[in-house]
Amino acid sequence: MSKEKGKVGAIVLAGGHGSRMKSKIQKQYMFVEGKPLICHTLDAFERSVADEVILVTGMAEIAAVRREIVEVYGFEKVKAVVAGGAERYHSVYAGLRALTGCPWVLIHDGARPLVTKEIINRAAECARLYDACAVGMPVKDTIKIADASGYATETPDRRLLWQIQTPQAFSYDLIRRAYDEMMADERLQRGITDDAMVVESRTDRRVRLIEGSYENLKVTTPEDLVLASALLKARKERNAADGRELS
Ligand SMILES: Nc1ccn([C@@H]2O[C@H](COP(=O)(O)OP(=O)(O)OP(=O)(O)O)[C@@H](O)[C@H]2O)c(=O)n1
Ligand SMILES: C[C@](O)(CO)[C@H](O)COP(=O)(O)O
Repeated sequence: MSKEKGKVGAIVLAGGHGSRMKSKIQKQYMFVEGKPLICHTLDAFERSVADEVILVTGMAEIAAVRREIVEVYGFEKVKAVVAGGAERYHSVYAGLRALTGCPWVLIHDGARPLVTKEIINRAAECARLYDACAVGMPVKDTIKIADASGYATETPDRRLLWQIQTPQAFSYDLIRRAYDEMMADERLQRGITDDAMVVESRTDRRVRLIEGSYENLKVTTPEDLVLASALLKARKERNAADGRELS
């Protein structure tokens, strides 16, 4: 089969500690709209073009996640639950090493439960066209660069600024090569906050940006949980009124 038509793998990250959420239960396992937050995320991947999913969690949670998330909620596309690492990029790398036979890969924060199958499918399509793609939205606020003392030093042109989300989608060979190079040298890992940055810094490929949705927020701090619950509820009600399935 040609690479263009080959399988799409997804790495869903749920290996973080959620320190900014300041809760006893890790945010990805907190109940939101009737089920653990991570289940909303996995639901979208089950309905999407992704052929298989590698779920990355903390080492200590692997058995419970297999039993209480994958089996109980019947996620058929989840092919493996693997242990992540200390930083997000360690977890992505664990996912990349576990994924085989997929020339295309989607990388997604489990903590973005409002992702839809449409966004996932568009990201995968974009990767097939451009090899590297990140979902985001144009920023709505004015952004300032500040110095260490808290004084504004610059106001970048807002028309050029995007807030970046996930999924981010890539040719497997490209992202794997970029990660292999970065993981071989700790100095190259400093300041890495997304996967597009790894491609930008380690290859000469450009990352194509496409619009996701302002709803596709990352649940990071307690107020995000309130917003995510309200948005998931509203979506459920909208879909029920339209007689549609969730997207
Ligand atoms: N070592 C890590 C760190 C993060 N993540 C995952 O990457 C996503 C984005 O990270 P973030 O929201 O910042 O999660 P946490 O690292 O859990 O949060 P915090 O930074 O507040 O501790 C989340 O789905 C998180 O579970 C991961 O798999 N492994
Ligand atoms: C990848 C990401 O979601 C893009 O916005 C984000 O950078 C991850 O954030 P983290 O807090 O550094 O894990």
